[in-house]
Order: sequence, then structure tokens, then C-alpha cells
Amino acid sequence: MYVGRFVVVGPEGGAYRVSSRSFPNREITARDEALTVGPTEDAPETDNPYVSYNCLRVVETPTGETVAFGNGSHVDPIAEKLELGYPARDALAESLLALDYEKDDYDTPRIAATIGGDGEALIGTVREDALLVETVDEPTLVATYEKDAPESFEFEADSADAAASEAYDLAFEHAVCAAGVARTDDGFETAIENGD
Ligand SMILES: NC(=O)c1ncn([C@@H]2O[C@H](COP(=O)(O)O)[C@@H](O)[C@H]2O)c1NC=O
Repeated sequence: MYVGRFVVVGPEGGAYRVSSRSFPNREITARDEALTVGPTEDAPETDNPYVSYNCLRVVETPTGETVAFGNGSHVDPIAEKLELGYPARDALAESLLALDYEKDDYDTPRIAATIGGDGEALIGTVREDALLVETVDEPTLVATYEKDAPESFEFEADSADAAASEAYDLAFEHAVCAAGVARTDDGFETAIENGD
């Protein structure tokens, strides 16, 4: 099954995977407190505005370290609102609604998740017909296509490395790259899986 991009999130960690039919020549790189999706060196040029973006950011908030991740430029305003002290529900809902679903040939939904240092985890999506933001207490997945509403999902990873690998290896078609995140005693750790 092809589900496009997806996030999985639970109180202890999560992952974001890029799956792509149209733009497979991409990778995740780490810079400062952000992981960024962008073209590989050999990627054909494109003017599609939706294929390069910060997919994960770890930020300091008034209530401690928090991570935000998702499939596009909305990750930045979510992270910035969290830094300002917005509740995660509001940061997700406001940013998803402000940017709305992507105006491409597929009306591709925006998807996102957050985890606070206290283990509060949320998942959200904005589609052409809905805005959904939910608190979760077990691993939950939402994808851009097919699985486009949050659903409980079996996800075993207990470290950032394991989360990135597990997401990358899931049987959904056209895996390109994945980011993993896990809550530790010293804050969040992140990891990248760019395949071979
Ligand atoms: N975030 C991404 O990495 C991303 N990759 C592709 N898209 C959008 O989704 C459309 C379909 O892409 P694909 O056929 O690879 O699933 C693309 O034309 C582009 O507008 C993306 N936008 C949202 O998921």
C-alpha cells in the first residue's frame, strides 16, 4: 500500500517517514536542532514547493524540551509557537489551519506530531475536509494518503535509531528516508535513516 508521508507518535517517541513516488531522490540531514528533508546531489531540479523543509525540530519551551515533526513547512510555526509557550494543541491546530492542505494535484494533507518532555503527545492533520488534532497515549499513525486519520499503530522502537529504522522498514511502498525521535532522561535524541 502507498500511504505517502506518515508520522507515528506516542508518549515515548516517534518517527517521520518520507515515502515518495514522484521525488525519491531525497535525504534527511541534521543541522542545529532541526532535521531537514532535501534533495540528494543527483536529484533533478524541481520547483515543487513542498519537497524540501524542516521535518523535525527540538525546542525549549516554558515547560521543558519539546519535539515537533511533520511533512512540511508547518513544522516551523508549530515549533516557534511551542517555544512561545502555546499549548501543543493550539500550536498544532493554528499552524495546520493557517497553512492548510497543500495546493498540489492531490490536495495533500499536512500531518504533524509533538511530544513534550512530560510525555504529552499529540498528532494532527489538516485535509481538504477536516482538521484533526488529538492527544495520544499509545503509538498512533497518520499518513497523507489512505491512512489519513489518526489510528492506533503497533510500533516497538525504544530509541531514536530504532524508530528511524522501524519506520523506514515498514511495508508501506516507496520508502525514501526517515527520522526517529525518543525521549530520554536528558531530553530528546534524534536519528536519521536514509537507506542505501
Ligand atoms: N512532504 C513531502 O516530502 C512531500 N513529498 C511530496 N509531496 C507532495 O505530494 C505530491 C505527490 O507526491 P508523491 O507522488 O511522491 O506521493 C507531490 O507532488 C508534492 O506536492 C510532499 N508534500 C507533503 O507530503
